[in-house]
Formats: sequence, C-alpha cells, structure tokens
Amino acid sequence: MTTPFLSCDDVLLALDRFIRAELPSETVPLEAALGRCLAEPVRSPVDVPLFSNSAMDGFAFRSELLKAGGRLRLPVTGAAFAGHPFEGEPDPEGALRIMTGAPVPDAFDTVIPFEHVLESEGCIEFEASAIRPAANVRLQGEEFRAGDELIPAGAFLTPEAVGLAASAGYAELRCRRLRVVVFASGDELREPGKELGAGKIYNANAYLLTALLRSWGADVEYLGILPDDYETMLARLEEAALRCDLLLTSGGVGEGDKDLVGRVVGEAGELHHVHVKQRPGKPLSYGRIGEAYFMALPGNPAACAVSARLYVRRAVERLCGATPSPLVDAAVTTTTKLKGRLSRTDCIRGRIDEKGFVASPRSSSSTLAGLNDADALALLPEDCAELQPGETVRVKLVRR
Ligand SMILES: Nc1nc2c(c(=O)[nH]1)N[C@H]1C(S)=C(S)[C@@H](COP(=O)(O)OP(=O)(O)OC[C@H]3O[C@@H](n4cnc5c(N)ncnc54)[C@H](O)[C@@H]3O)O[C@H]1N2
Ligand code: MOO
Repeated sequence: MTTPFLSCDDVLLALDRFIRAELPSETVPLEAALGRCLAEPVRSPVDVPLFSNSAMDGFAFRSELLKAGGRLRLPVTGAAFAGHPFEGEPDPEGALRIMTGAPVPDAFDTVIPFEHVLESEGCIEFEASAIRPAANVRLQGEEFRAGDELIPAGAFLTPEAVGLAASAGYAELRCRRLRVVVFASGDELREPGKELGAGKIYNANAYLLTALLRSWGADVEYLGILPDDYETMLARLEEAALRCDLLLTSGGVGEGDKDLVGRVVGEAGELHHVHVKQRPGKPLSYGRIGEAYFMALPGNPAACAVSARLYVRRAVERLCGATPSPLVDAAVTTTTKLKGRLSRTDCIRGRIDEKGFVASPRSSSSTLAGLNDADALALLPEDCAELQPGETVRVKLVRR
C-alpha cells in the first residue's frame, strides 16, 4: 500500500477525526496545576475585587465635597490599612488616611494620592480640580461578579491562570488526567551519562518528549529504548499500552530495514502511516494499541521536536477536550531571506525580535541546536520556495 502524502492541515484534520476520547478528571492542588488542562470551568465564587478598596496610598473622602470647588481643607479623622479596615463611621466632611488595598468605607468614593495634598495640623489641603470624582477607587466586583467564568474548561493553565484561580480562592482544580508513555527506539541509542560504543549516539528524543509532555501537564513515564527487535518491541508496546492514554515512540518510522515500529503496531493494533508534506518531519504514524492512542515520530531530533509541537500537541488537545490551537499563531515580517522547497511546508527555526523573524543559522534536522535557539517556526507554505526580507511569513510560536 502506498503511503498517503498529506499537508500539515490534513494531518491535523486526520488526528481530529481519529482521536475521540474523554479522559477522566482528577482534583489537582493549585501548586501542581501549571500546564494541566482544566476539566471544569473556574467560576469566581466571589466578587473581584472582594470589596471596594483604594488603588493608591493617600486620603479617601466624599466626591460631593469637590462640588464646592477652589481649595479644599479637610480634617483627617482616621486611618485604614490593607487588612485593617477603618472601624466605625468616618466623618463625612473629613478625610481618611488610606493605604493601597485598604477597604474604602461606604460613605467615601474618591482617593487623592499623598503627593497631591499638603498636610498640616491634622488636615489636608488640595485644589478641587486636582482630582476627579471616584478616582483611585477599585469598586467591588468591577473585574468579576460572583458566578462569572474566570477560566474556561479546556484551557491549559498558565502561571497567570493559576494566580487568577488563587485570587478567587481555589486551592485545587479539576483537571484532565493524561497518562503518557514515552519510548525511544534504535540499537544505536545510549542513555546520556552512559558509555558510548562504536556507532552509538546519545538518546535525545525521549528526554525532549518527556519534558515537552510534562510541560503540557501530562503524567509521563519514560520506559527506555526499544531495541530493533520485532518480538521485544511488540511485547513492550503491548504492555505499555495497558497503562497509558497515549503512547509515543521516536525513530523507526522511516523506510529502513530496521524501521519496525509501523509493522509492530500494525500487528498489535491499528496503524496509519503518513508522509507529511513538511520539512523536517516527513514520516509520521498514528494509531491505537488497545485503548491507548499511539504516535510514532521521526527519529531525526529536529523532526521529532517539530512533529511533537505540531501533532502530538494536537493529540493532547483532542484527548483533553481542549480547544485546538491553530497551526499558525501569527504573521510577522521576516528579516532574513527564507528558502524552502516547493510542495513542502518548510518549518524554519528562528527567533522573533523587534524587527521580525530571524532564521536560525542551524537548520539540520539531525540536531536540536537550531530549535533550542528558536522561539518560532516560520511556516513557508507548499507553494512558496523563497521569501525576501520584508515579506510576511506565518509563524508557529514554540515557547509556550
Ligand atoms: N530512503 C529514505 N530514507 C529516509 C527517508 C526517506 O524518505 N527515504 N526519510 C528521512 C527522513 S525525512 C527522516 S526524518 C528519517 C526518519 O527515519 P526514522 O523515523 O526511521 O528514524 P531513524 O532512522 O530511527 O533515525 C533517524 C536519525 O535520528 C537518529 N535518532 C533516532 N532516535 C533518536 C533519539 N532518540 N535521539 C537522538 N537521535 C535519534 C538516528 O540515529 C538517525 O540518525 O529517515 C530519513 N531517511
Ligand atoms: O523528517 Mo525528516 O528530515 O523530514 O528530518
């Protein structure tokens, strides 16, 4: 059977159709929630801000008093601090010394900062025109009302989202539980830190994939290097499939005599092998072994990394019920000439600086160096062989 040749978009579509799963959810402490996918929306149980409070260190008073115009002189009749509200009823004709974050008493609605008043003999003086009514007061509920959705289900939690959930009082969140098993494959591989022999290289991909999947909130188990041996590979993949939702391998998806992964998975379950019209990252397999979904990425490390960013990420989004992220994140000006190949989407590694996209000088698919320097992949479409400096290129951001 000939291998289908698919565009990047068609591969994403094929994965969308193939992966239909609803992973279970679990309760995760907030400290461990970074990168996890929310299973239920986070709703604010409270108004945010919780109470009207001062946005400045200064003096609170009633804006009615500004109507008199001219120079005002108000007696200072008390003080309020963050965490220590003023107790009692403040004098409505006076002012209250107030610090940023301190509750503003109901009777007051305006705060004038320290630097805009003159203080003397227990009073403050200022021009009425120096301050707008209602200035510098953050009103109760002006950001969110109790019951409002703060973060939607399906969102991957960023540091800011974790902080937002904390600000609404959440100590734990319901998140999807995604169990991933990672294997490397190939007799040439040795683990970092171990002896190399003739023709051997260090296993990079398994560590890249493990780190990437962990950063996406998965519970990842790395189970070592699969040897180029059919029976061993079959036994280990079948055993691993029992304990995960997604099984990832790298290497052995090409056309070589010992590229066995496809044959093994074809026997153990269901396999779809495709060639992607993309560089790097042409060969790709996906399928199922038992209940577990399976993806095999190319062995060349840069190809493995690019395919993981584009396609494993999509599989994770599908499994978690998340909104799929687009192939293209932004369009920017390229500052360097970009060369590609017709009928392939070239994923050119590079950086975005204040002038636009700068291609990395390292572009070999056998090293991760070009990607380590990169924060974006310029996606040169299939019908474009070259872009000149100043032209617009579509990019995928890869530092998320
Ligand atoms: N006759 C053809 N040969 C190749 C083709 C082709 O179309 N026809 N495609 C090339 C492309 S493109 C790629 S990508 C690779 C894909 O091959 P595999 O997925 O089978 O990968 P391997 O052959 O196992 O390895 C390729 C390369 O990467 C190194 N490697 C593998 N695993 C790791 C790892 N965990 N860490 C670091 N490096 C790894 C491996 O030693 C090889 O050098 O096929 C091309 N050939
Ligand atoms: O997937 Mo391969 O070189 O396209 O590196």
